[in-house]
Amino acid sequence: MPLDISDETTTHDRSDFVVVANRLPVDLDERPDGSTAWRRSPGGLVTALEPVLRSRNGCWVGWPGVADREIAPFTHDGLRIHPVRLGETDIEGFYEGFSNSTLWPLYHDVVVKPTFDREWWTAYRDVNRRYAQAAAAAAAPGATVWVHDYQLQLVPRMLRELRPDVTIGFFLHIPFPPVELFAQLPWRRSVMEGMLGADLVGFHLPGGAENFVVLARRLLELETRPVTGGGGEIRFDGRIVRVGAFPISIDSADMATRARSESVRRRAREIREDLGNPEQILLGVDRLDYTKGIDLRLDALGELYDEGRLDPSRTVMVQLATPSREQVEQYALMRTSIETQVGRINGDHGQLGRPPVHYLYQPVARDELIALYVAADVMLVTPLRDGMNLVAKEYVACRSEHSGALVLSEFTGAASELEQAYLVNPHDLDFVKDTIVAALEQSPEQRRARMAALHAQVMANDVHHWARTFLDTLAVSGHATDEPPHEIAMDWRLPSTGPFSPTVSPVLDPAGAPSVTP
Ligand SMILES: Nc1ncnc2c1ncn2[C@@H]1O[C@H](COP(=O)(O)OP(=O)(O)O)[C@@H](O)[C@H]1O
Ligand SMILES: O=P(O)(O)OC[C@H]1O[C@H](O[C@H]2O[C@H](CO)[C@@H](O)[C@H](O)[C@H]2O)[C@H](O)[C@@H](O)[C@@H]1O
Repeated sequence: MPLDISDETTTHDRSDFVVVANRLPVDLDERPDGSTAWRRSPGGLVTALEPVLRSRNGCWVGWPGVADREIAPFTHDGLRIHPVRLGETDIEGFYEGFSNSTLWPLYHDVVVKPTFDREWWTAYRDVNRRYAQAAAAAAAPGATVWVHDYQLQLVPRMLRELRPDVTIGFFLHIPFPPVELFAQLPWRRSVMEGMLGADLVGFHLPGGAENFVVLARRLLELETRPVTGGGGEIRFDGRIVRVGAFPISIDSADMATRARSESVRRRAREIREDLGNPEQILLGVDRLDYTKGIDLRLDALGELYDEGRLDPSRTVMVQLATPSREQVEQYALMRTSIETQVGRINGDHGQLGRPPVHYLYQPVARDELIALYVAADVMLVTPLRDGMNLVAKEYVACRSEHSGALVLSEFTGAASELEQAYLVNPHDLDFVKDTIVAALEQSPEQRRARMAALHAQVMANDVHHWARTFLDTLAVSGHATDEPPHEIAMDWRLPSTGPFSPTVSPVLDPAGAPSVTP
């Protein structure tokens, strides 16, 4: 039943632009002494959306990261925040259970086996309803509400029932799987219908958008049609739902400016000294997640040291891992196994005070992270599957002087755009090893040519461009089926391929002209 929004006493608190995501941009940190503080939430969704919300003066509906806290709407660092309360059992069933032990592995190519649990599904539905109600309460009449990610796929339809007056966008930040995988989900129809409550459904890559349209046609037997410029349209419930690809990005200019600052440059030099002035520094930065391929890159590094192809006194690695989803068993197992790998490499190849792998299991401050990007000679991004991977783009944005090299998995969304990276299949260990060596040994001309192309790509396609493109498309989406569907040419250079690199890797010659090497 539609919500009555005529209450004059509350309408002044409502926003014309509402972001709804599982997490708020800040988590409540409850310290052992009983004091509390807000700190930045983990993950790329927050990295991307925080500057967008700031520039559009909207409000953010989400969970403060702790159980059972009833927190009234407030403003933090200029952002308007509407917290949603989750209890311990909600967190178990909705967040750790259905979101991160069912959907996350299913959508990431079943890298680990998804669990299908009927109680988790009930929790997912109930919590989605709570988010829909919170969004309905936060939105001004006729507002634009932008719902995010796999945790909230039922919200668009639930919100439309409560607030038929608002325009609803939905964006999925992780890969949307092919029919054969999605069809395993016992609640597949409800999930599809939930997302179809939006006026525009967005994915990082055209492949995800295509999978969604194919499912709408084959599973729900809906009428669909392709649209000029990519994506498609689906007739559902007396409306036309638009579907498209919008590769997310970062606040590139902000990142580049911070990377050029004297304080960050100084800190980068200190980091190199702290590491014992090695000739070359390899860097990995990830949430500790089994999709990120941290174990694979450590395998590659360990073998390169074992075989004497890399010298541990001259080439060291820094691996930052942000704690993530620690209550989920697979994450705890992964942590133990990565820490065992790091211990073995350091045990075999370290000297007193000189471990070849420097591993931190903690979030670091933004400027410290940027100093690490500036210090690193080669960035290793090797996920088995990743929706986008903003770390790759952050590293590239920090290389204004066109130094450094990016080794990047073909199975990231970022690989579709960052074609001049050293693209690798992370399952092919020998190729990963050869590519790390090639990236370390590249000529200065090669390095400059590749990084110049990558840097230009990331600077030209920033997160504000992403948000503008999505929201402009949303503004002309959503119309009744008796109207002729709009033909919209999207203002975005859509990658022509999926996340896979060609069988040969494109390389720029020293003069900058593209060539192809086997
Ligand atoms: N140890 C860390 N300390 C601080 N920030 C981190 C750390 N590890 C990752 N990040 C940040 O988290 C974000 C990760 O985003 P992304 O690569 O898209 O992957 P995901 O969202 O799956 O974690 C980036 O903005 C990155 O800078
Ligand atoms: O909220 P958490 O459970 O701690 O997880 C953190 C976030 O991880 C995922 O990030 C994804 O979004 C990025 C930006 O689009 C993308 O680059 C990356 O490939 C994705 O994995 C998750 O999708 C978010 O909802 C989480 O907040």
